[in-house]
Amino acid sequence: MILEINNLVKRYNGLLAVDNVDLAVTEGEVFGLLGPNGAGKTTLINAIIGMTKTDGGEINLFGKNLRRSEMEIKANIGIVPQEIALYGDLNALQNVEFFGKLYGVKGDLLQERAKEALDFVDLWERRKDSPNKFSGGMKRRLNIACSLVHHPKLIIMDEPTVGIDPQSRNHILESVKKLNQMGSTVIYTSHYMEEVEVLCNDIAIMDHGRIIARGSKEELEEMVAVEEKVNIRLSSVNYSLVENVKKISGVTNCLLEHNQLTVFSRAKSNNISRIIECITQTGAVIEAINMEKLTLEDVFLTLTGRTLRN
Ligand SMILES: Nc1ncnc2c1ncn2[C@@H]1O[C@H](COP(=O)(O)OP(=O)(O)OP(=O)(O)O)[C@@H](O)[C@H]1O
Repeated sequence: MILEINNLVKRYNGLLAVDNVDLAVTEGEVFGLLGPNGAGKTTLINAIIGMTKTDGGEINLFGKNLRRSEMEIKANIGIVPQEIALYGDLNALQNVEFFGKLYGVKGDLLQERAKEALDFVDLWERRKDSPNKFSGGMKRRLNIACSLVHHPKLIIMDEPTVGIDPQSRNHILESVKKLNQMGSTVIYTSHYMEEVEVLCNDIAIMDHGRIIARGSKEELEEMVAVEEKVNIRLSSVNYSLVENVKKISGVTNCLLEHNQLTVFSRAKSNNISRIIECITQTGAVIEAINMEKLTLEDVFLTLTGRTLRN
């Protein structure tokens, strides 16, 4: 495990921002921490990087206790904070070099790493410009370059795509994939479920300071998937059809309204070919089939009773 958290608690006055969180992240993963505004994601991240004093529990990174080995641990983490942290009076290259020096990278190695990091985020050509001249997305990319210059084992990104243009957003998502392919473990927080869906093999859903669900996208969907729904538009309708479809294994209900047939089945019934066969046997022609797939939004809605963006 690259990260292990036990019974972590963080209070702000009376508010439990992190409520007895247990969490373990495996090396080599892109781990997604998904939750709405105020769920406690940033507080948890700040605790992991030693930026906030906690009220209970234990954090181990790279097999070492954060309190006892803080400096050594921090040297192996790259952090892309939610608030952009750059110096406007330094140019892009100098910013990356500044962060490199903070982590003890020096001399020729620093120059080599700074170029590599700026190339990685496609900003080498703009190295002499001040970040004050950059768009929000470019600033964010420069922040990512600053977090990579010391080749950290673990990269933590706290909502890195909030408020930026779609092109920079895609660039950042691609960068996360590339970093992972190159061997880095990434912890990625977001309240955009589409991002977590495409990036992460391992996802935790956080709400009101607690981890309320954990697993792969498929596992999370399975937690709430009791039914699948298929909508089938037909050219003509034979009323015996509904009764025949209801007899198919896995089918829990079948409704016909005008020429629209809606079939509900237990999850993973794999009976779609049987349903199609049954329809075509009655002589009806299928004009369109629409299988409604569950999304992480459905999972979140089922578990918390509200949508992610509320
Ligand atoms: N410095 C602070 N003082 C008091 N309360 C705080 C402080 N920082 C966060 N909180 C509260 O703790 C809770 C968790 O906030 P946190 O910023 O960790 O959530 P989040 O999931 O990161 O939200 P967002 O997606 O908006 O960044 C919220 O209720 C927030 O108001």
